Amino acid sequence: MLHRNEPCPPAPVPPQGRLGLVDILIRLKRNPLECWSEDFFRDPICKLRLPFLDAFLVHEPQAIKRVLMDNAKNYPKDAIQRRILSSGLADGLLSVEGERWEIQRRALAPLFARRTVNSFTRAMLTAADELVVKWSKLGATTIDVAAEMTLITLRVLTLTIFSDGIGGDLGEFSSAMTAYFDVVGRIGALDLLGVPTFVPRPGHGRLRRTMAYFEGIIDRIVQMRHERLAREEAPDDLLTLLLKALDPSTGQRLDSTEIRSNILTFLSAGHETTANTLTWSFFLLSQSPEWRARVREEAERELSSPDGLADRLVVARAVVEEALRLYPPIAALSRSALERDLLGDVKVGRRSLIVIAPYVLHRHRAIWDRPNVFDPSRFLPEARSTIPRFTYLPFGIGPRTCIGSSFALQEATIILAVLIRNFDMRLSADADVWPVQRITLRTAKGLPMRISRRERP
Ligand code: HEM
Repeated sequence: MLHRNEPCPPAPVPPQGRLGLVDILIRLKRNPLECWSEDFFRDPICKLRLPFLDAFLVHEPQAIKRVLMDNAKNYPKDAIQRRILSSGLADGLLSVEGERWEIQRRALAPLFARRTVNSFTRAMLTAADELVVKWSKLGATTIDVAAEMTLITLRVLTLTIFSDGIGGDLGEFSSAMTAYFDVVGRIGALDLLGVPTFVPRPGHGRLRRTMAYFEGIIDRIVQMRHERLAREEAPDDLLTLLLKALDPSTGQRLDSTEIRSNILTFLSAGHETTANTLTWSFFLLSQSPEWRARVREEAERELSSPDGLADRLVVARAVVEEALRLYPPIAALSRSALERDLLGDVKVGRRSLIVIAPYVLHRHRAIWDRPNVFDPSRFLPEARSTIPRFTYLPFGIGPRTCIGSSFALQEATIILAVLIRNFDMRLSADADVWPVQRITLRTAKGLPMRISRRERP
């Protein structure tokens, strides 16, 4: 049902007709979200002819099931994704294919099992409480909530994955990561024209220094941990599990390059994505006094004990899931067809590019009621179970689904509840909030908010 006057959070207005190649290239550089035409949000499968290949935008649940699940072996990650992931992450779980992927996934699965993730509740609360102390000292002031969220998600990783710390300054590390995403995240003419990935892309010279910085940090972390393992005094965190991880089928361990790539993968995949989810959640709540009050009331009631906390924060979690619907941090997934296939009655040729964009799927007119409206009640427990499969994919689906999804959801839910309970957070009067996609979907100019400590009952 359409309700007049319901405000919609900011998003580019889709162009009515199809864009020409030059227009696509300009928009890809400026903000890939501006490329999605109106028909993509309306039609199940759209075909696009690019200079050297056909692209299919697939937003029909059964076709998505075929690409990402039933026939997933026919649809490995495509050259653009591989190029983006190749700088340092090439041998990590996010990027490898075939047998190496199977071995790594089996070995790494226990690191993110539900019980392990539950055991991180206290670490996540600690990180949130530290931020409460830090913000309380500031008095009533305006801060960039987006920057603060990138720091806290990094802090959570240091408390859970690398409990010895990352051996460097968190702020410096966080800026290096943002710069890294900014360069590798741009999709340009060379990508769309199918120019091989060994041809360097603009700006990639700058990446070398950033990669050397990351490698230095990671090598230090691993060396320190090997020393502690040898002395049998290593902490029981994800890094210890990673260094000891064995594939249960073959008994194989990860080699040192795979370990390094996976550390960088966890740091990058688990950092900006969750930070952006939190940033959008705070923005959306700033626009909705009703949901702010509901999150706060629940937080007052439930935060007194950590046991099973994430499962009890159902309102905070619904807000996080609705933020992930409207602003999915991974806005588009892409694959390449190895062999010909049929998606419904649409013929897909070899080497076709398949794009499944959670950003489009989550706002698809044929799937969602009031698709552009912020309404977390869609994700309250009773309603959530009625959402059809393959229509809500912030974490992907099928064999390559996000290994860190429970970790991320739990972390974002707890941090949101703790901060809303303790602070009044109002959008700054001069804030200019706009979504932009740079590998992850973030706010273009941070999120300036006026915060002040709440008098708690
Ligand atoms: C809100 C936060 C997050 C979002 C939205 C997100 C989203 C995604 C998506 C969409 C994929 C699938 C990509 C594809 O199919 O092409 C993925 C894969 C992955 N994610 Fe996440 N992620 C998040 C948090 C995390 C965290 C916290 C970690 C680890 C600490 C993580 C590690 C990974 C890894 C290793 C993969 C590759 C899995 C595989 O290919 O087997 N992610 N993520």
